Amino acid sequence: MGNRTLSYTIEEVFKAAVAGNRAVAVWRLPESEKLQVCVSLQSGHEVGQPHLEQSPFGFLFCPFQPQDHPNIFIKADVYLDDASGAVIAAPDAPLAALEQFYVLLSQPLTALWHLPPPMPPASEQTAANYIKAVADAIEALQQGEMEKVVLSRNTRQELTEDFDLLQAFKKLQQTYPRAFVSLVSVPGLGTWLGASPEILVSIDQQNHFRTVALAGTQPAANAESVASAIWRQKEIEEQAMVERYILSCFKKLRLREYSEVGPRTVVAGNLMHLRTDFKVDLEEVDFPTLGSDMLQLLHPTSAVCGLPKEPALAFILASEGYDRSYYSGYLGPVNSGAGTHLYVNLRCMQLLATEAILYAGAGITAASTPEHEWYETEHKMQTMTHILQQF
Ligand SMILES: C=C(O[C@@H]1C=C(C(=O)O)C=C[C@H]1O)C(=O)O
Repeated sequence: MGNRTLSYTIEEVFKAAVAGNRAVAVWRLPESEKLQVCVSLQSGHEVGQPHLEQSPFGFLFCPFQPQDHPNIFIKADVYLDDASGAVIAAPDAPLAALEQFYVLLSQPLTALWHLPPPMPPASEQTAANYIKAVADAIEALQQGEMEKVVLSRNTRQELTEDFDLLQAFKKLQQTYPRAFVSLVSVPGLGTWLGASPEILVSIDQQNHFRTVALAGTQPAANAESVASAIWRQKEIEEQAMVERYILSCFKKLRLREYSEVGPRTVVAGNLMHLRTDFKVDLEEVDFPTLGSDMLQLLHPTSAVCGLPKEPALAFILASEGYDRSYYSGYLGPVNSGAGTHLYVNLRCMQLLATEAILYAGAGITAASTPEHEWYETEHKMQTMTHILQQF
């Protein structure tokens, strides 16, 4: 059973995966034109703490809290690079399942996407609740219990009759060329679509490890706003905390040879952030497991959780009043031809049968104002609402 020389589209592969009850991931790396899709033909997808170096090619999809939701690995048993349209099967792909998949690929299908198990009724998330949680956080921060905590919320939006998931993916990819754009659909777990601005761990073909400290948010009105961006002390300190946290992880691993560039102002959709880039040459430092070791230490970073990590996490779990699920977890290809590129699952939404759940958070410090943080989450949700409005 070799690779099929017939040419297929991303839509055909995605639909065959959903119709065949298979887990599937579609992605596009930042500044790239190339859409990629992989389908797992395994019977289960749950994995423990990822060991990136030993992993076959596939796509990781991990939650904010691995105690509450499983880490998922979508092994690339079937892979399609849309430049050639050729479907490539992994040499160890299960044969019977592969044959069934090829049968589905050749049929016209109307499959939509995998749905999550029935969920408890949505907890009411009002502006007042969020603002109250932020006000409580500010009080705790002013009393010195923490330095920073990231509080998030979600909101539901009806999908219109003509909503088309793969069209939405294409619109995302065209609208946000600098984002990591992804669509993940797993049987029994659900479907997520996102355009993330934030690398968590990446290891490229030259064996260069990268991560970033991303924080501080303001609207980006136009191209000039980057050059003339002015950041308040609050945002500068907030981003510096994320930077310090990354440095403390390097220190734990006794790694001293890294390059650090920034902070610089970067644009993510309708927003600007402050970003510092860290890079390590893995061959030069002879540290082959740095990717996995940093992944374990970094997640959840102070960009999505807070500082110090433990009290911030406890505060989030006690006061957000909803389950973040895979929002602010991480996701991306592992050991693909282009390397390993894991991003924080931000600017994302979960697809239910007739509605979408959108997620966004904001970093709170002692200098925050609750209403301002609410508007920040509104702005962050626009990455997705802008796409939904086009249907
Ligand atoms: C938490 C989110 O974004 C994170 C929080 C930021 C902030 O607080 O300024 C900025 C970028 C991200 O690291 C989100 O998009 O939901």
